[in-house]
Amino acid sequence: MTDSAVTVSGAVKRFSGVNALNGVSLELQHGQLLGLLGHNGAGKTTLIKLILGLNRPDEGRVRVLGQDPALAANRAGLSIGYLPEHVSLYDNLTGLELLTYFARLRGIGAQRVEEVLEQLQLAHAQSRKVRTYSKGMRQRLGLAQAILAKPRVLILDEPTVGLDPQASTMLYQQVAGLRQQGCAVIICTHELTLIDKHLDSALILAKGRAVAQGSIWELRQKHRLPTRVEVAGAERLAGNDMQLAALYDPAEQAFMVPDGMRKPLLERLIHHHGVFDFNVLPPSLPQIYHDCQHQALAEEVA
Ligand SMILES: Nc1ncnc2c1ncn2[C@@H]1O[C@H](COP(=O)(O)OP(=O)(O)OP(=O)(O)O)[C@@H](O)[C@H]1O
Repeated sequence: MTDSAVTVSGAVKRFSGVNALNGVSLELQHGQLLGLLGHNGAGKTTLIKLILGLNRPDEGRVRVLGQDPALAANRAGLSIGYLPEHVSLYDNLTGLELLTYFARLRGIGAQRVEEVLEQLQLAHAQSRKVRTYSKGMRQRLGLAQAILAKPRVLILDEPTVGLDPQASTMLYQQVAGLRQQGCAVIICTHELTLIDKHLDSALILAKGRAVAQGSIWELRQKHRLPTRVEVAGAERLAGNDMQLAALYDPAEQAFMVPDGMRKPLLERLIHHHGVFDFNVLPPSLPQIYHDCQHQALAEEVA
């Protein structure tokens, strides 16, 4: 028995010669958000299917809430919600009819359907046919069916594709609310700038291998990418100061500061130039992601 919501240890999955997953491990605690990232064909969906119990690993072990999700005896009792990338909804039903249908399949009462419609701000449209829903409303309805049974593990596959910024923000707000109730969430996405500030940890896959794993802080430590420091008149300052010039990147029009040089740079700006107004931008998730993919490619070529 484990306390983690999801544990995957050394999962290997092959499909007729393709190594879709090659020894991937992860551990996700209750209430935490894992970003599952990787290029097309990296193995994300394969990993999701193992966690959902739709496939079994050829090697390794998967546990969800302490149970093997692929065992039929466990599947029904396991509290996993899933929003697939291409959610197919019955367009001719109303939102209320659709959720009621899913609720009945799972033995869930009408009150919970009402509650979820309210929670996802769909109550006003519950009597409209789903085919009249906007993309954002359809996605909220998809999320509604995924959380109907109050899952303890929720998996969302590309939940923000096609959503406007406001709708994406709302989706992450909903996810935050679920996490506060202890729900562990896995979000598979290519929209790195959106998930950046929400995730507790990221798992970056490339060709079936985990090429990076950990919190943003841990990934920053490991990848040692430069911090960007933006200052008004940076070029002029660098032109008058050899020490600053060494850190100035004309292509970026900013100081690109390696690990350990941030403090000396800021001190120099403050004490020698009286500059107090600067923007310090540590490496972002997209930068870390691209660095991982480059490294993986370089290792393959080598
Ligand atoms: N049922 C299958 N039969 C054969 N090959 C498969 C099968 N499922 C996945 N694969 C292969 O395994 C690899 C990983 O696929 P997977 O769908 O997990 O990638 P992904 O990261 O989800 O990609 P995407 O971002 O495009 O959805 C790919 O090379 C894919 O072609």
